[in-house]
Amino acid sequence: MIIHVENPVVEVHDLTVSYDRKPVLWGVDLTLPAGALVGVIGPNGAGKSTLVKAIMDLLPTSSGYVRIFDKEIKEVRKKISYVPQRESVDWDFPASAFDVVLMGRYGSMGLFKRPGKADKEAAMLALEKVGMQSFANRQISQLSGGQQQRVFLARALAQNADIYFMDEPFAGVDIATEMAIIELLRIMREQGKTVVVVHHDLQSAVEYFDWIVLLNMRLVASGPTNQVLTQELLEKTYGGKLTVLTKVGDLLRKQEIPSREKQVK
Ligand SMILES: Nc1ncnc2c1ncn2[C@@H]1O[C@H](COP(=O)(O)OP(=O)(O)OP(=O)(O)O)[C@@H](O)[C@H]1O
Repeated sequence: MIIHVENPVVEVHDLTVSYDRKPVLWGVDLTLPAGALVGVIGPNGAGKSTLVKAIMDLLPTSSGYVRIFDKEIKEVRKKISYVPQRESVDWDFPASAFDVVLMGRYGSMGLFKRPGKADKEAAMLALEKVGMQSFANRQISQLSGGQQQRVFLARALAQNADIYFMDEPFAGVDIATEMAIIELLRIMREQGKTVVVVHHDLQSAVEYFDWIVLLNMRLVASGPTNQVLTQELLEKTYGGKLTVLTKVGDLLRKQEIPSREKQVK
């Protein structure tokens, strides 16, 4: 079940990505609506991170193309923010939390410019939004995993993009941090931003996302959450690991998920 939207913010056409000539994503074709929280869901090795990196043009593709705001990514890079997996970053790099967040401003500063007062204020405000202002001068190597994740999020906020791609932002954070992050993502949605999140947990996906992309090397489904998270489509994606699927089915049946379709423009 693949639902396409009119005036999508992200369009992926027949995208195939290979590592060492071995395809890990096959012929993915999808469109994403503006102003939605989108979850990219699938089992380990399904190609979720690969999809996000390929959309960001961080990987060579074997075929297909991507358009964002109906443009090539290099034309709209400033409008896009990418938060990679926390583990993929060298946290020993000598920088303070504030420095890292300030780096989020570089795209809007222009070449050879030094950060000005407005950039520094934006960086501090972003740290405040994630509750990390008191850690501004702390070296990033001396932060906990959850605090590092918050700093990363602050850097993305400081960038003030229109579309955010986040690879597993909830990995290794406690429930309070997860709630704080999801609250921020909802505020971003209210501001009309689109946030695409690679996510593992099916049960919270029901609650968090308006739109779900189900992936397992091929695109299984893309559409509004309550149409995509069906027993049949989940089995197709996960190959029938029934305990988790039944729990999600129960949640859906109990209507614990508010329909957010109407919020999707
Ligand atoms: N740099 C690489 N070189 C070779 N193979 C890779 C590389 N990165 C990923 N792969 C392979 O591509 C496939 C998809 O990986 P990817 O990281 O996109 O999956 P994922 O759905 O994000 O997985 P997870 O949920 O485990 O993070 C996997 O089989 C993985 O082993």
